Amino acid sequence: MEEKIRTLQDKLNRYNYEYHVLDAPTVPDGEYDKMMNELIQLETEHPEFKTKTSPTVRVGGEILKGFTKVDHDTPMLSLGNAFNEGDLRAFDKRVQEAVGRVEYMCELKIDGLAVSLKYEDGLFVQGATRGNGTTGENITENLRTIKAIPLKIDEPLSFEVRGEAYMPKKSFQKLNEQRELREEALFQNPRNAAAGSLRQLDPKLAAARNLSIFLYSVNDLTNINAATQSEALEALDRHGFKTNKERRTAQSIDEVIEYIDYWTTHRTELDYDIDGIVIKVNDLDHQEELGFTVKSPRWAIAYKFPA
Ligand SMILES: COc1nc2nc(N)nc(N)c2nc1C
Repeated sequence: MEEKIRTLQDKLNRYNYEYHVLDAPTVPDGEYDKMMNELIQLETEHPEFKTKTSPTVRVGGEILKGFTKVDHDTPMLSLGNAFNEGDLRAFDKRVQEAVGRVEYMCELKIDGLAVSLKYEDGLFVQGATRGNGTTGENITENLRTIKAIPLKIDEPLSFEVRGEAYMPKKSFQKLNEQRELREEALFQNPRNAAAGSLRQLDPKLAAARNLSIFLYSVNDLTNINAATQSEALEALDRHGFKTNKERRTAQSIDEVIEYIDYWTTHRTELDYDIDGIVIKVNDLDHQEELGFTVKSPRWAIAYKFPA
């Protein structure tokens, strides 16, 4: 019986990965639902085989009394902002003065909630909000319900990944339609809806909100041995994390500006909100050389779209 349950758990975790990370399901929803119901039934009959990495945790567990606090191993910093071409060229000038010509990595800035995910020996063990940058709230149980977050990864690695949890536009529209029918206050935008969903105490509610996530950094590069942000993101992909595919390297600030111009007009075609573009020096040694100000990396800047 244990074998049957373990096989179902692994299969359904795989199906979640294909559907929510690769956006390429290999089984029809009906078959997935049937297998999930079978697993829920079997785990109810044999609770000794229900583990923290079983896909049945995605439906959410007990209501929490409150959130405990989490001190981040390294501060979750904010990004310096750029609002126009002049700001971008000034950033490029500062970078070049310090480390010479560099390659940039351009990433969409998802309008969601910054979160940190900790893995120990390959298991998802803790998730937290950014909070004040030093201390956040432990929202592990809510994050466990996000199907794009792997509950266990392919190797027994221990590291922390950071990214942006968000609510797809379609889920936001559906949620507000439901709230309208129930004459409840509407969420102003997907960002507030995602933050609201993750910062309430009932994981079953979070599970019902169809949240997703894009990861953009990993803190223990020794496990990942990446030399650039590009390679770090490719390593995240390999380990089963969802990263944003619209990222592009740029050989000059002019190419960065072209990328920004493109997304300024095309962002409405995305099925999630973005509030800007994050530009990073791609080479990690250059990032090291540039370092940080008291609150932001010197090797990155966030171009913000006009509100
Ligand atoms: C290196 O620090 C960061 N990198 C980021 N990257 C993306 N794509 N989006 C963000 N919001 C973001 N935020 C921070 C603080």
